[in-house]
This record gives sequence, C-alpha cells and structure tokens, in this order.
Amino acid sequence: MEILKYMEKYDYEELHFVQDKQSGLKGIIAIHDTTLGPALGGTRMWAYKSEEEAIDDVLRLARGMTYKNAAAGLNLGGGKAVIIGDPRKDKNEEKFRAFGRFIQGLNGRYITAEDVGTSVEDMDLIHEETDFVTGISPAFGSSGNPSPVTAYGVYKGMKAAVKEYFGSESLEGKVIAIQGVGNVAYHLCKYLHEEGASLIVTDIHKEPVKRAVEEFGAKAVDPKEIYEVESDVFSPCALGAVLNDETIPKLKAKVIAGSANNQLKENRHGDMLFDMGIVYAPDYVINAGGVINVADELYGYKRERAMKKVEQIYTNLEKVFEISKRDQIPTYLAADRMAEERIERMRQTKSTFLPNEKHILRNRLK
Ligand SMILES: NC(=O)c1ccc[n+]([C@@H]2O[C@H](COP(=O)([O-])OP(=O)(O)OC[C@H]3O[C@@H](n4cnc5c(N)ncnc54)[C@H](O)[C@@H]3O)[C@@H](O)[C@H]2O)c1
Ligand SMILES: CC(C)C[C@H](N)C(=O)O
Repeated sequence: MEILKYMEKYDYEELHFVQDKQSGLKGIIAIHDTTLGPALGGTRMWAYKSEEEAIDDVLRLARGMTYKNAAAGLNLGGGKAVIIGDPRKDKNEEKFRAFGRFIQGLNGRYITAEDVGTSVEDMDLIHEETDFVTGISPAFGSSGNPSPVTAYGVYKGMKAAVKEYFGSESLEGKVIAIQGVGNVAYHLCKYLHEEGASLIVTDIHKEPVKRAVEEFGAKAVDPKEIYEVESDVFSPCALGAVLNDETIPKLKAKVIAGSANNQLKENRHGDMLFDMGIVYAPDYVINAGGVINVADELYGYKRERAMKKVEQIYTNLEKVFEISKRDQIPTYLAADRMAEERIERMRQTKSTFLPNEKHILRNRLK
C-alpha cells in the first residue's frame, strides 16, 4: 500500500508509529479527522501477521470511528490505535505505560479506550501516564467496561430495525440468531431473553455457548450453520466482513442488527442486502453505545446521562431508515451521508473566527 496516497484518498490527518525496545511495544496510532473534536477510538491488541496488516486495520478502524462518532452526535473526531502482539501472552505493565506516554505526547489529539484485546485494566495502566484515556475503572469515577452499554445500544437499535421491517418494535416471540456470544452478545442475550425473544447462538468456543444455553434457553448451532437458520433477525457479534457473497444468499433473516465492526465485506454487499429487502442496521450506528458511554467520562461520568444518550441510537437508526427510503439508497450509504453532512455542517460553523492563545490578537485580548 502507498500509505500517503491512501491517506490522501480518504483524507487522514496523521499516522504515528510508536516503538519502545525495553517493553517490546510496537504500536500504531491513526487520526482520521478531528473536525468535530479530538479523535476518540479504542486500542486494539492483535497478533497481526505483518506490519501491512496492522497499518491497514488501524487506518480502516480510525476512519470508521470518524463516522461512528459523527453519527452518534458526539463532539469527537475519529482515531484508533493498534498494539502488535498476542493479548493472551504479550501484555505487560511497561508496554501499556510506554504506550500511554506516547498518547500523552499527542497532547489530546487522540484519546483511547478499550477495543478487541484490551481491557479496563490496560486502560488503568495507560491512565498512569496520561489523562487522554477513557473506559478506566469505576474506582476512578469512570465508566469501566463498555461492552454492557454497547449491548444496550444494540438492543435498542435492534428494536428500531425490527420496527422498520415488521411494523412493531416488539421482540417478543422473534427468533434472533446471534453469531459470537462474547462480552457484548452475552449482555445482549440477557435483554433479548427478558423481552421474550427466542435465541439461536453460535461461537467458536464452547464455554460462552454453554452459558447462553443454560442461562437463556438458547439453541446452539455450529458456527457454519448460523447464516441459514430460520430466524427473524441475524445479529453478527463476532467478526467483521461476515456479510459477503458466500453468506448473504444463505440468510433467512429479514433484519440484520449486531455489534460487530465492519460487517459488510465490501460496500456492494450493502447494496445486495438493500436489493433483497433486508433491513440492515449499519454497524457503526447500532454499535455506538460503547463509545457514547466512554465519551461521557470527558464531561465527568454520569451513568444515567450516558444511558439516555445511548437510547438515541433508536432515533439515529430511524433517521437512517428515513434517508434510505427517501433517497432510495442502501442503509449503509444513508448512514455515511448522515455522518458526512454533520461533519460538513460543523466544518462550516468553525470557519467563524474564535480567538485562541496563538492568534494574532492574543496580546490584545488578555
Ligand atoms: N465491546 C464493545 O464495547 C464493542 C463496541 C463496539 C463494537 N464492538 C464489536 O463487537 C464485536 C464483539 O465484541 P466483544 O467485545 O463482544 O468481543 P469478544 O471477543 O468478547 O466476543 C466475540 C466472540 O465471538 C466469537 N467468535 C470469533 N470468531 C467467531 C466465528 N467465526 N463464529 C462464531 N463466533 C466467533 C469469539 O469466540 C468471542 O466469544 C467485535 O467485532 C467488536 O469490534 C464491540
Ligand atoms: C471507544 C471504544 C469503546 C470503542 C469501541 N471499541 C468501538 O469500536 O466502538
């Protein structure tokens, strides 16, 4: 990949490579767009097979956060970080503290939080070195693990998507097929079970499936079977790129609503779903609960206020469906349009002069 060409194409601002020999830290921080505010996005720890793979991932994820934060109505731009390493084997205190110091060096242009492979404990270590971190322990008056809140947002968003297709938001009696029963989906299952939905679950690990079967009466299926089970809703809560040429023709569900990031392998798969009449809740709109929750820490965390904001995912999706119907475009494009229009409106607002400590008037305005 020609990195600067790619950055120009999608209008990225910065890409930082960070290395600390003593701790073994190798990481990359990408800042996509800070029109709306400082870039907020999690740190992913993953055993990437090559540097190229890590660069590709961090760039794609950072841009995704620009859209996610904009569509969620947050005053935050988009960024993301990756640490190269196996989260089960390669974590140590020095690594996260070294990483925290690099984040501090960006002086607030990038704020981090949890993502795949990182935890509240890791954020607490980063917090030893910088205040530009969220998702830290409730002991610090912060929001802690974002997954249960992401799940609440997905639950609310699923109701909006079900209403769009079936005319009623009720999930009672609906059959929901859930791919991956990890941190987010476990809590999602709880909400769905409480409302009287029937659950079909799958996971590559036995333990989480067993728990969902025992606690929520879920039916377990093999990971390969989840696409073709008879269901009303398919909820991808594991990996990205699961909506593709191979899986879409198998789907029996009428609604797709799940937490996974980057669910569409390519944009044209969103076009396919639209042509098939399937209601697809765009991933970054429905899974914004976690980032909405951690962003509230920047105001001084209040759980009740954060949850109220997370509930707005329902209305955000209603807007997306409305744009999709009005302009006869797939929902993923409608969501992009909604996010881009907000960024553009705010960019124009910012053209109004506001003095700061570096401006020509700084000595006169004291
Ligand atoms: N945690 C959050 O707050 C949050 C916020 C926004 C988006 N997301 C996204 O939601 C998804 C789930 O996040 P999580 O925190 O619950 O992760 P997790 O790792 O706890 O759960 C993912 C689960 O999927 C399973 N899995 C992996 N590959 C699978 C496959 N091929 N088939 C079936 N199951 C498979 C894993 O075994 C695991 O149990 C991820 O894509 C993540 O990026 C999470
Ligand atoms: C800031 C984090 C809680 C964001 C989360 N990892 C996401 O992908 O939305």
